[in-house]
Amino acid sequence: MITTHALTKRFGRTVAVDAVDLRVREGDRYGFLGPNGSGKTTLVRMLLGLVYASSGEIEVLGRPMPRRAAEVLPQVGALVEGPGAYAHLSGRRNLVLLDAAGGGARRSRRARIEEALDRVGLAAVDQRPVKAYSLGMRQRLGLAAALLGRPRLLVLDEPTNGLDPQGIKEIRDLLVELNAHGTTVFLSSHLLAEVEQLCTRVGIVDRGRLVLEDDLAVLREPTGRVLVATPDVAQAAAVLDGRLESRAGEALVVRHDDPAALNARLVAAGVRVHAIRAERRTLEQVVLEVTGTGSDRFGVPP
Ligand SMILES: Nc1ncnc2c1ncn2[C@@H]1O[C@H](COP(=O)(O)OP(=O)(O)OP(=O)(O)O)[C@@H](O)[C@H]1O
Repeated sequence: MITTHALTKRFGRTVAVDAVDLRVREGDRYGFLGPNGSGKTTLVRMLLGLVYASSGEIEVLGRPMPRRAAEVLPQVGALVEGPGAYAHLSGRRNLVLLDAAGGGARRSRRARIEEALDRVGLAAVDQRPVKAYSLGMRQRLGLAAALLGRPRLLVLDEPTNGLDPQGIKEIRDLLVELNAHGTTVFLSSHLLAEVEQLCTRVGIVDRGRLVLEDDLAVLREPTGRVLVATPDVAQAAAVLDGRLESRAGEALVVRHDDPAALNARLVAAGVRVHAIRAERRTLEQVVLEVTGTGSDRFGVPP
């Protein structure tokens, strides 16, 4: 759906995007994750033909961008940095103008607009002008605009900016639902938790470079260690016979890849097991490993 090769953008001496090879497949919910200033917005703008690359190649929906933008963009819904809207007009009126500009069939326009407003939770919105909207409402309106053409691909730059936790959850549910019906979702975010909860694939960008790209399921595969909680620590250590990696109070870390078998062995030896599970890395740990810097550079959700 999206492929880039050695994609680079320089602003004077600043290399905002540095030789990025991106691969977004059909059906992905792809999280492009990086701290503020790491080049996410610049990359998203290049994908959409809003900014020219300094060098490198881009394909969106199998076609080179920006050369084939006229064919590609009608199939892409985009929400980039602060949705633009005419502030003195209502949300509906804005969508009418956008839909007309996008060449949507006139007869079905009203239905299309009501469906888009409904999807983003703005169905009950009245005639108030957009300038009276909260930031969250504007963000939803931007998303409704992105959905008007029933796109195959959604490209969203920080789509939950300005939304409260309930609003964030609604947008997440909506994106999962659209994805289940075949829409590929590419979103940029500086929020670890947002990407971890929503995405199936993640690209981590640090100072313009893509430092890791993989499926979340792969990144979160069991580490080969099992976490055990037991009050019978000494007894457990004897049974575990050199496999005990560390302990803190009643929490043990054991080198083992089968929690069920380990549990059976401990219980058979009379060790009480209060909890047991395979260890998996969190996305935060993955980010720490590949960026080598504190995850405090990444935002935490409100
Ligand atoms: N038009 C521009 N002129 C000069 N420098 C720019 C321009 N746009 C972006 N930059 C620089 O490029 C780098 C990447 O910026 P970009 O906005 O793409 O990052 P970002 O990850 O989207 O951050 P944020 O989430 O804060 O928007 C920054 O150092 C920024 O200052």
